[in-house]
Amino acid sequence: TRSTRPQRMLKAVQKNATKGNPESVISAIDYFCKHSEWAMNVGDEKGSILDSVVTEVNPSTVLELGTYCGYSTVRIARLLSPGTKFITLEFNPANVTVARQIIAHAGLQDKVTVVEGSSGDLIPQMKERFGITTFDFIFLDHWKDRYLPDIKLFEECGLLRKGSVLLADNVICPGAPEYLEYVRNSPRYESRYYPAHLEYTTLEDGMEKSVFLG
Ligand SMILES: O=c1[nH]cnc2c(O)cc(-c3ccc(F)cc3)cc12
Ligand SMILES: [Mg+2]
Repeated sequence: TRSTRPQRMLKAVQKNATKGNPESVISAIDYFCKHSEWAMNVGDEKGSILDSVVTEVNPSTVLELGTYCGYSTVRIARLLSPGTKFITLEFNPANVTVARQIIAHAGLQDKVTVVEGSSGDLIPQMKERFGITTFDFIFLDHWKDRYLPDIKLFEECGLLRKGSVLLADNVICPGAPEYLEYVRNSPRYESRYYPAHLEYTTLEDGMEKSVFLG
């Protein structure tokens, strides 16, 4: 039967990237998406914004919503200090299988835990299952309609502390208008928009960085 796009992406990584070299895995995926098949990785332009925010925050605890094939997982994990607790959630089991192999090809399998399930089910389990108190950095890159309910879930579950940073992909394309309205109008967040483009295209997109004020 026909392979899937994530499976073809994995093959491209295994063929073109050097094992244990995260930069080569990132480059191989970007090359595949630019020259073979578009895929919804955060990409190199928005990926650089992600890199700069992760570096600035230098988090001890990280949560990613939406692993997909592990591209942003590799981008984040390669920047983390030893001992950082990094969890990534993915709803689609086939994506989990591909992501784990791409993360392993980068040699970063010991830096991150890939958990299969829905964010709505798993976020309330973070404290008990993973010994998390609060998250220093959260990357929202799953499904636009879950951004708002999930940020409210973080608040309700006491998973944010003064200074926690949330970075959301795709706030323009596909768009998360209700999330933007919430974080930009809530007195509990300081929000800033980073203009960019939809990965591997010239279409407008951007990322919203929101700091929880407690
Ligand atoms: O569903 C998405 N989850 C996470 N990130 C995404 C992402 O970066 C882009 C898109 C996307 C954007 C335009 C389009 F025509 C088709 C899909 C979807 C997701
Ligand atoms: Mg995205």
